[in-house]
Amino acid sequence: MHRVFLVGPMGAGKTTIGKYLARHLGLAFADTDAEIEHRTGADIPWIFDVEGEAGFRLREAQVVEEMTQMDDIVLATGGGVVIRPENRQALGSRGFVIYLHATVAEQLRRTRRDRKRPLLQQGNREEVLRTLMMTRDPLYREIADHVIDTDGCSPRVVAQRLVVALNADKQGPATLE
Ligand SMILES: Nc1ncnc2c1ncn2[C@@H]1O[C@H](COP(=O)(O)OP(=O)(O)O)[C@@H](O)[C@H]1O
Ligand SMILES: O=C(O)C1=C[C@@H](OP(=O)(O)O)[C@@H](O)[C@H](O)C1
Ligand SMILES: [Mg+2]
Repeated sequence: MHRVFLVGPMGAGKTTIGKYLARHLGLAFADTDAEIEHRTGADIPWIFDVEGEAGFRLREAQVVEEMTQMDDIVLATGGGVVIRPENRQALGSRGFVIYLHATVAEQLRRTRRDRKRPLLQQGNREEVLRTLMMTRDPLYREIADHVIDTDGCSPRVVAQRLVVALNADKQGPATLE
């Protein structure tokens, strides 16, 4: 049984790299944000507008509780998934957690034209990303089995390096089996 969970900040490439990684590993791919949208029948900006961030986090926790129990899957999460202790507990104890890291400068470049991430639609985006990174980076590291820097690497290269790291890491195959 294989479970790989991708965590990290907005623009780290969790959704993009997750698809490549799943294909390389021959696993299914899922994304908590896509699942939340599917279940709600509305997109994330709508959920934030109508229910606030609190409503979104409640939906996210429900999806995490269920999806971290699925087998043979690469699961991409949203950047704020680590805020809730119960999410960290579920992710950290049920699968192999990869922290996809990107610097704030790189996150800014990759999310420049984005209109779908409510937290980046107001105020100074760089300031928002910097503050989120400060509070969340220790939480990503707390549950990560492996950390990889994505700056300057294409999604395909990051995914290939992850496959190598998972195979080389003594913890990897054991945890993945
Ligand atoms: N390693 C990378 N190099 C360059 N661009 C990337 C990389 N990973 C993701 N991107 C781009 O950055 C944007 C955000 O990627 P996404 O996968 O949605 O990140 P996340 O799910 O972590 O927020 C997308 O436009 C994607 O094509
Ligand atoms: O960092 C966050 O709090 C969020 C990240 C987003 O996902 P990505 O990290 O995939 O962009 C999405 O879950 C929502 O907009 C909130
Ligand atoms: Mg994503």
